[in-house]
Amino acid sequence: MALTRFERFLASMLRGAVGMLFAVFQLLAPRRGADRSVRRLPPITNPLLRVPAMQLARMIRRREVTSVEVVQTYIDRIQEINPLINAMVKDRFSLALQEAAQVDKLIEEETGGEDVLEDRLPLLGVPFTVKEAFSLQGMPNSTGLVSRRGVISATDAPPVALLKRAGAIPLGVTNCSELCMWLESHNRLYGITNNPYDLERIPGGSSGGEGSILGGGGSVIGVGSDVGGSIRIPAFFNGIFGHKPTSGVVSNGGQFPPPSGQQPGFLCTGPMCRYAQDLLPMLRVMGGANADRLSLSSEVDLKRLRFFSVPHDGGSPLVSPVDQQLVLAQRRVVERLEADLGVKVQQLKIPQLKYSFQIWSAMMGAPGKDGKKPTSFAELMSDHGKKVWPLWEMAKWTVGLSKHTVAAIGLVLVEMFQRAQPTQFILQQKESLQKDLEELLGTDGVLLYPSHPHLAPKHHHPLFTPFNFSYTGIFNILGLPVTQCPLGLSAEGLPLGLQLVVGKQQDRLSLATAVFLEKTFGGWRDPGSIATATTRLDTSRGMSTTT
Ligand SMILES: CCCCCCCC/C=C\CCCCCCCC(N)=O
Repeated sequence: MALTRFERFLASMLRGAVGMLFAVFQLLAPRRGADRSVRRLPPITNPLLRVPAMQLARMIRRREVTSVEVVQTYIDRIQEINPLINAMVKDRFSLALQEAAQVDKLIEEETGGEDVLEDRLPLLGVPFTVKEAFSLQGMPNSTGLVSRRGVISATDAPPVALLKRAGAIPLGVTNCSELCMWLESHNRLYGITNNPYDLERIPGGSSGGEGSILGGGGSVIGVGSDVGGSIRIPAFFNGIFGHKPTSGVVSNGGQFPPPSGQQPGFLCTGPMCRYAQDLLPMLRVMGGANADRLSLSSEVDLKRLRFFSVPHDGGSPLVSPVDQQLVLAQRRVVERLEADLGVKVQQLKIPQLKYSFQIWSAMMGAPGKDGKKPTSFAELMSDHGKKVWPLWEMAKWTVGLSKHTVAAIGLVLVEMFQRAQPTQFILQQKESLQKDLEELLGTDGVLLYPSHPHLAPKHHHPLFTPFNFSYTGIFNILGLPVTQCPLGLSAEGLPLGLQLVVGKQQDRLSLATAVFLEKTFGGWRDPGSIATATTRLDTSRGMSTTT
């Protein structure tokens, strides 16, 4: 659907205003905390850090390596990189080492053989990380709110408990955006998290600590949640895999803030990991009995699937145009699917996608079936019942006295102008998009769609492009499963990627496609070993910095 004259005018006004605001903001904004003279992560040297989780579990069961060795290797890597990325906000290293020693003892004493252990404890001895917004017994659960400082989880969130029951060992919790509602993982409790591929850039949000620690090689599997892209955006910006499952399969229990209104249908908890082959077994564990609905054991024949490619949202004036490098990456995927699988990928335009942001925002604010409105952002932010006054808070922010981030204060302001009910027009767009996509995808369709219009932006940049997350958010409202898949690196050494969208309960199709694309495009890359054009130049002069 072509843009109207008014929309084109609106878009250019918005872009001009955004450019000016960004320049002013750069002068006021907090800087990244880490040593600014260090510009890249050290390369991975221990080969254990390059082994997928399920393979690590097999090696531990077969006593080819001990769980203590694996856990210690990850602890060493986290200690090496965390001062640069600020991704893990609280560790439990000594407990993890004790638990690993118990695992090694259990394996020593097991007489039933490897199969028994694999069946009962598929992730035995493998370390994992958890977004701080989830309860993990003994760990903080503040979701970046200063007023929740000191909240310590007494129990485990259900998906965390299931991973532990499968034998996995938590290493600690990772940073997120304030109240999990922004694209940057920044809050006044833990500070700002950096992207491992470029420390001046954002790791995404809200599960950005997970994205960054995984991308940096400090974790192999992790737990994230997503109500607008919070698994997929960090997975994209940090060059890893992430899966937003079919709604309702993985429990959303034990996370703060709890969803309200219609949000329980939109929020999804899911796996994030460096290797595509780990997504499916993680989902099987995290879904518990509900995972049976997904027929995850059924074989997927990629040659029999129908693939569709949608290059952009049709031109929403609120959203940036898709970066040319991402357009090309998607085209390369189409070429490889056609050449290697012999399928014909159909190019499509889906006009309703242009209203993605309006649909997401209207549905997130809509009352639930009981007629109750969702808990407001202002209420969630209130400090022990003390209301947040956004304009006063903004004034305090400019002089560094607010306990909140500018994004969270801005969201309270925006909320004040939100309608109580979605308009008929937006509801119609949502219904027709739902119907069209469900018919299109059926039980054998895979849709290729950009993950985000930009590559990982510089810190604070999303404040000036706040609607770009609607490329991911729309699929939360539609309840469709989506796998985020890395596709190599851009000219400046930043991760490229793509969303793979499938029909409800057809998660195995996007997971299998991700495994194929990992083989074809190389999957996750060690950010410490990337030589960009400028790095190579500098190295030839005896330097090794990336510019
Ligand atoms: C000061 C600038 C504030 C401008 C606010 C503009 C309104 C944009 C609305 C919502 C942004 C939400 C971003 C959601 C990111 C992912 C959320 C998630 N947990 O999945």
